[in-house]
Amino acid sequence: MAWRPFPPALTPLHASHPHPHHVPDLTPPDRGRDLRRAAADHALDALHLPAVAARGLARLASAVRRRWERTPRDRRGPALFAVATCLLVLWLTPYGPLLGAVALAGAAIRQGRDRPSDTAGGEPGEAERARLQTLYEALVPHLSLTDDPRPQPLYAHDGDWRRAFTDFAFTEEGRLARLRLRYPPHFGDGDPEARAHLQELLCAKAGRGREYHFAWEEEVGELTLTALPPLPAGVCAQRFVTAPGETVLGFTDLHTVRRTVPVVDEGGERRDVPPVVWRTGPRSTEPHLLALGHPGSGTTTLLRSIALQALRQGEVLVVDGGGAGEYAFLAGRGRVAAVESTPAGALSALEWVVRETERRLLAANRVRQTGRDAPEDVCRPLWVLVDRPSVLSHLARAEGQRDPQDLLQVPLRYGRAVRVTVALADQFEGAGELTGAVRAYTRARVVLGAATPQEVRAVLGEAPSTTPPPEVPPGRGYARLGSGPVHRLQVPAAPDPFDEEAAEPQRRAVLELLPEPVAGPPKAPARRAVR
Ligand SMILES: Nc1ncnc2c1ncn2[C@@H]1O[C@H](COP(=O)(O)OP(=O)(O)OP(=O)(O)O)[C@@H](O)[C@H]1O
Repeated sequence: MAWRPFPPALTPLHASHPHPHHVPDLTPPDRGRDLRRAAADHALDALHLPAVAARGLARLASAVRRRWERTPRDRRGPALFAVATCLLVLWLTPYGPLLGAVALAGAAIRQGRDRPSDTAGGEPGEAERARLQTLYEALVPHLSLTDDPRPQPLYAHDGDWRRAFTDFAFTEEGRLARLRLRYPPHFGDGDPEARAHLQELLCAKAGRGREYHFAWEEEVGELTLTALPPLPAGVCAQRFVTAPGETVLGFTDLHTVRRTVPVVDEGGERRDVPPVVWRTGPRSTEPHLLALGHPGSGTTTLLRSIALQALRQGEVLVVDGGGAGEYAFLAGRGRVAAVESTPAGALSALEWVVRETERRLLAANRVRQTGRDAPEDVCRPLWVLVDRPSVLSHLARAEGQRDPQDLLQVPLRYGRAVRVTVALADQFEGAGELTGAVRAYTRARVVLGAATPQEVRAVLGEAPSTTPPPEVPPGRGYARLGSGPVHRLQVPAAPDPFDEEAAEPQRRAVLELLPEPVAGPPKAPARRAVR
């Protein structure tokens, strides 16, 4: 698509110099006019440097702002302190302020010069202008009115993208990294379908194969698209640095959480990654969790990862409705209360959980009346992990037994106060079998795998503000804690250590996290089909 020239108001200052190949003027010379032109040229030359410096300062300021926004909140204090120390040292050094001012002016002039590929939202190069123009023209049919009464609508076939796009940035490779655009008041930004349609169009034009975040600002009628880097992958189960009562569900975007945790990735490299941390216990507002996904999306792995972290804090009881022995490696280990996979076993294990929750409640109540501290067996966390409860319910019905999910009501309703936490995982197809108590009391939610935005919204209560990944690796999805934001999520790898098809270092990493066996090592189950 042809690039349209700058409108006169935005023509760069230096473009007003006479063209070197202009047609010679044969009319008699007008001395006064020549003098005026020379004076104007000199004035423009004199203004050029300050203009470049001002542009550079603006670019530096916006780079600092972006850096600040990307800095995790827990690092902002130390960063501010370091900057303030540097400024103080500069101030106390002889000629320091002068040298600082000269360095700043130099940096501003360097930044302010026109660059072929601008990544700071200033003057774009020709390729970038062409991309922006293409994007603008693609938006025109969706954001323009056929008989727009306004003399200069924001979006029109002969319109100018500079009025519509208020900020943009490109990557080193020339791909769009960020775009902030204004949309006209008649656009229905409250209509999810209209939003989704516009987002889809922008994704297609900004380049497929990446994920994008969309931020709608209805008050000012602006939309910001940001290309997201891939989530941290290649992190295996390990001892995460967390406080008591905190569980790392997975990793997310740096700008959406307040902290990072140090991890060692598969290559043995140490790095800091932003975690989605789920807090449980008496103060938690989302003390129980439900994860849903399509088959093979990684919900069992998520429960295993939770179990490995929970074992550091307290006792774990597993009810495996899948029945494929994917938790058998936990059997016989210290602090593992039970691993059950039959309906009868599930019923007796969950009956024990009900009695244990009630015992703890009564004990905690008595202790509160006497004013003493609760004993260890009342405040030690107990984790109840239930995989595929829908299968258990189905089997129990078939055998004419009580639905094991009914027994979850007590720990779900009253467990929080006595540190009894329930985490469930199931497939979307089984979601209809989940009881009202499970739906009502699991306020920490996870969706894994290639779920549609409708499926994500049905589970999390809100659609993600990011587009789906082009390819969904196992353990990729979204998490929402209570009424908080929807986070992109990558669950750490935590394979079944008895699964011979899993990578050896990952299996070893899981085994290293297990407590010592209490009565001899558990026997590996017979080789089972890998699902
Ligand atoms: N976070 C992850 N990182 C790496 N690999 C993963 C991750 N999650 C799952 N996988 C791999 O994907 C495969 C399926 O995982 P998992 O058994 O957890 O899925 P699922 O949702 O429970 O499916 P199903 O219900 O069919 O068992 C396994 O081979 C597992 O190792």
